[in-house]
Amino acid sequence: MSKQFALVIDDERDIRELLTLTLGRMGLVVETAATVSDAKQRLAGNRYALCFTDMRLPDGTGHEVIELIAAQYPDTPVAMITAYGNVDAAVVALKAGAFDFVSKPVDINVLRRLVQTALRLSEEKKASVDASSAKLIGESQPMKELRATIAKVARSQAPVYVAGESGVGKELASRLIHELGPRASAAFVPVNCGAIPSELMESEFFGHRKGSFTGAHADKEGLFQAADGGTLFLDEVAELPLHMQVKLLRVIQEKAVRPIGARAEVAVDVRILSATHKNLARLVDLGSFRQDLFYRINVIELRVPPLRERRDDIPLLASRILDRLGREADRAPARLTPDALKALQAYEFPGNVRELENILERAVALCEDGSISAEDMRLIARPPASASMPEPAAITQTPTYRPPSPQMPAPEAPGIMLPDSAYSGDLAATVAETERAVITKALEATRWNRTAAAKQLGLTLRQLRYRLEKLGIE
Ligand SMILES: Nc1ncnc2c1ncn2[C@@H]1O[C@H](COP(=O)(O)OP(=O)(O)OP(=O)(O)O)[C@@H](O)[C@H]1O
Repeated sequence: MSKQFALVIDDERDIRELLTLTLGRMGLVVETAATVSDAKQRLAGNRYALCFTDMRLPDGTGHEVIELIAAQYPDTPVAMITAYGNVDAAVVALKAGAFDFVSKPVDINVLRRLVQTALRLSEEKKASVDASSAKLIGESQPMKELRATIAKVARSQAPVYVAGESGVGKELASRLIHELGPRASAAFVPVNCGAIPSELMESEFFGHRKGSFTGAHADKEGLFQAADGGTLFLDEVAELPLHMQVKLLRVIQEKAVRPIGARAEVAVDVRILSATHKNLARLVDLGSFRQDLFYRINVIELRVPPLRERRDDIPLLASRILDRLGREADRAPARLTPDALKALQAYEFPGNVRELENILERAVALCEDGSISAEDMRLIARPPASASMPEPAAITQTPTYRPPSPQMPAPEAPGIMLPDSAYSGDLAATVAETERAVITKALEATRWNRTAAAKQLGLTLRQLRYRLEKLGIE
């Protein structure tokens, strides 16, 4: 195999020597530069599998180097060496196009992992979105742009925050980011932050040692360890309680977790992707989401547009969904009549693609001879989108790299009414009874369309499903 070169740009000799030694042991041929102008010369004369740059250099900044590499040598991953605990610098570097960052004093294990990931990235051919596009269906302009952005962000290690309404494909987009990146061979671990009881969260995320609390019968690995080398997808991240937000921030910054009851921290190498249908910036203003964590997870923001903004995708999506339903039932796929397709194309889809899936699943069961009519779909008439669902004000029409400034509408408070029954004295039972009454009412009002009921309740479908299961509602 041909030699792989690394470039270390730092004016501190100790750091240059440490990195030269460590990278040399990993089989890399290391060249060094002490200034921006040295670095420019080196970059012009050689092709590097990986670069490290310090933040402050005698004749310029590390950001200049990152920007230069991003513009002229985009296949070369560059990592920023930052001062310990300097979150801002790390975030700025990632935004400028750095692949990752390493804090001083340099932890050799963290460095080794970073190098391994970077080399996998270098060796990989250009991420082929076309090969994977079947998973994120849609040929509309917004979808094409979304896929192109995904291919781009897949090559970075920066945290990505995926914004968009419920059922729009945020998890699917996140999976694609994972699959097209250098972590594809490791795990993609999705976690619904809204579905983990608050008291179990720490143990779920970081694991625990046997005997560390009542019920800890054996050592347990946390989600971070399960995602080691891969990606942790924090779905419904807005649901994280404040105490977990503090802990999470620390783990992201330190790249290490301490399982409950353990003495030492365990290094973890995890890329964080997160999503919520809520307006996270608004929650920061309201004080229920920490600004520092918001800033840290929202380095790159990706917006998945709602289905009503890409109606051209509806026929293709519907056809693929019907094909899948046919395969699953071992029958020829059902088809839409022209009227049915027209009705779908005029529909608002508050529950987006997931709602389309639900509508078609129900229609397949109701239709005759495999032909779906407009009536079979039982679409619920709604007021126009502008009345029921205000458009996100400052969100651009197309998905793109953007600084963190989402201005989505505030989460609507569901119109909850307490049941008539008096408070029985058992708080848990009363809460469950109230929940059951409210959910049942919403389900009845939407003719048991769970997507629409979830929307009405201000829940995601997953959160609703979790509650239905918990309350034993069928
Ligand atoms: N572009 C698409 N092509 C094919 N299937 C899609 C697309 N977008 C969404 N889906 C499907 O729609 C369903 C919902 O997608 P997903 O779970 O990714 O949405 P989400 O935005 O994460 O939802 P939530 O906000 O409820 O967590 C899934 O079954 C997914 O496979």
